[in-house]
Parts: sequence; C-alpha cells; structure tokens
Amino acid sequence: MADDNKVLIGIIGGSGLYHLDNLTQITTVNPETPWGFPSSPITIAALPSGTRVAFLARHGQGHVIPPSSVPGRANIGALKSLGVRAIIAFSAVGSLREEISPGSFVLPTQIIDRTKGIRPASFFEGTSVVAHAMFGDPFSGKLVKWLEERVRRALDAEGKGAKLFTGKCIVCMEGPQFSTRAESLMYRQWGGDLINMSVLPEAKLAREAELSYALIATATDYDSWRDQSESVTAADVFKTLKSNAETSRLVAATILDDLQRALTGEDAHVFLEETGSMQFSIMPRSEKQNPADRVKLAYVLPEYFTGEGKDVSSA
Ligand SMILES: CSC[C@H]1O[C@H](OP(=O)(O)O)[C@H](O)[C@@H]1O
Ligand SMILES: Nc1ncnc2[nH]cnc12
Repeated sequence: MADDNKVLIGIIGGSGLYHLDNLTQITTVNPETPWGFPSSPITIAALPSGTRVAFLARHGQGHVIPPSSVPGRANIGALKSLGVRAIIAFSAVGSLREEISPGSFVLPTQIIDRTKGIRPASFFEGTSVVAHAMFGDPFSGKLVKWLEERVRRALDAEGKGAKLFTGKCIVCMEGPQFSTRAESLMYRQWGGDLINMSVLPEAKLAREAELSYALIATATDYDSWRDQSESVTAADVFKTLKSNAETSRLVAATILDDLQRALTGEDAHVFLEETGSMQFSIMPRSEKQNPADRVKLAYVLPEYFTGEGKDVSSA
C-alpha cells in the first residue's frame, strides 16, 4: 500500500464526540488485541482528498464505558496495529483557571497524575519484560507546536470566539465522582490548569507504543474551586458538550489533510519524534523472560519484538 493510503492518523473522541464530519466510511474494524477489544469498533474513513483516519470513541458508542474502565491498552494497541503513527485525542475538561472559560480549547503540555493505580498503565505490566519509558514531556512537543497555529486558525475561521490556550497542565483524576472543593483548590496550588479523567494512562500507553500523541482539551466547566459558584455537575458539562463537539469536528476537518502531509512528507521523521524512543527503555533481553510475553509485546512493538519469539533487537 502506498504510504499516502495508510491509516496514519488516529482520532480518539471523548465525551460528546462520537463521530467526525465530512468523512466517507470505508469500513469498521474491531481487532482483538492481547489486551482485549477496544472501547468500540474503530471506524476507518476517508476525507474527500482520500486521507484516511481511524476514529475511536473512548467511552464506546453510546458512552457506556466509565473513565476507570476504558481499555487503554486495547485502544492504543489496536490503533498501532492499523498503522497509526499519530493520535489526536479530544477530551472534555474542567477548567481550574478563570481565563479558561467553558468553550475554550487547550493544548496541554504537562500532566499531574491523580489516578488511583487501578488502571493498567503499561503494556509491560504483568509480563516478564521491564521497561521505563521517558515521560518528562508527556505529549509530543512537535505535534502540539504544529497543532497550535492550525487549531487557532480553525477557531478564528469558525468565528464563535473560542479561545485557544497552550502550555497548560492537566490533572487526571480517577473519578467517576467530580473533585471536592478542597481538591479543586489544591490542584490550582499545584499548578494544575485543567482537569479530566481520561488523559492517563492513554498518553503513557501512546508513548510506550512510540506514537505521537497530543490532546485537544475542550473546557466544559469551572470544576469546584470558585467559592461563589455551585460545584460542577454533569449537567454543567453536558451544556457545553454539544457546541464543543461541533467545534472539535470543524478543527478535525481543518487539520487532517495537513497532518497527513506532515506525516508522509520528507520531514516526517522530525515530526514523529517518538519513533525509536523505546529502544533504550526496555531492559536487556534475559533468559528469565517468558518468550510468550515477548510475543504479546510484538503486537504493539514489532520494532523490538517479533511474533515468533525471534527478537530483532538485543532488548
Ligand atoms: C462527562 S463529564 C466527565 C468525563 O468527561 C471527560 O471525558 P473525555 O475525556 O473522554 O472527554 C472526562 O475525562 C470524564 O471522563
Ligand atoms: N470538572 C471536571 N472534572 C473532571 N473531568 C471533567 N471533565 C469535564 N469536566 C470535568
């Protein structure tokens, strides 16, 4: 298959974003990965130009999967198995800052982990292979930078006045209940600007799979830190969700062809900075490792493990 026809772009839709616009559906696939099935069948669709994307609804079609139960490893593993190299993930978030009003779009660059350790967060978990991925910069810096000017242009063209913020820090909490007022105030003191329940372990797994990953966060509410305001309810979130999803679809429609060009152009290797990043993260091969684990890992990292257990690297 020519590189141009491959599905290089994965889109993960969050709350309210269960499909994209202006796409012709080619097929749906539901790959069974070593970590089970993804949240929903993945739609492979084409833009009028022919650019293909793989779309996955994080909470399943009909929003039936709560944040703590999203099958992150199956989702990222399945997208990688389709040939995806870069993921744009959308998420509805609470704002911890006055200036980030509901309706604002944000490209975060940092994460504070407030999940409770109950979500499987590594492909290596439960295997005899140990790896420590770099995660100091949890999003793909080049992809985020690239998105900045294009998302801004799309928001300006839409003319609804949606603001764009970059360089912000997102807190990922376990949920499903929202934060207490005390927690919300504490996250502000910690330097948090946004809060959601979804960016982890998604971002960690994308990094382990050597995929470029960026989050387009859309603010729906002010969480619970404003002492003169009611604390956040799901109804508050739903009020903004529809309009944010419409704008998200427009943003996606505006950037996808350009992104495909960036991923297939001669500078793609610069753009895909995660490629090769696991090379020195995987502990050297040892006879104590279970060959079946290496076969399992080959599903997501065929670059380092092979399906037959004959490894291509010294890892
Ligand atoms: C519907 S309110 C809380 C819910 O919304 C966000 O979902 P997503 O990130 O998938 O858009 C948030 O992370 C929570 O899961
Ligand atoms: N206030 C909030 N807390 C956590 N996740 C959210 N998603 C949308 N708003 C949220």
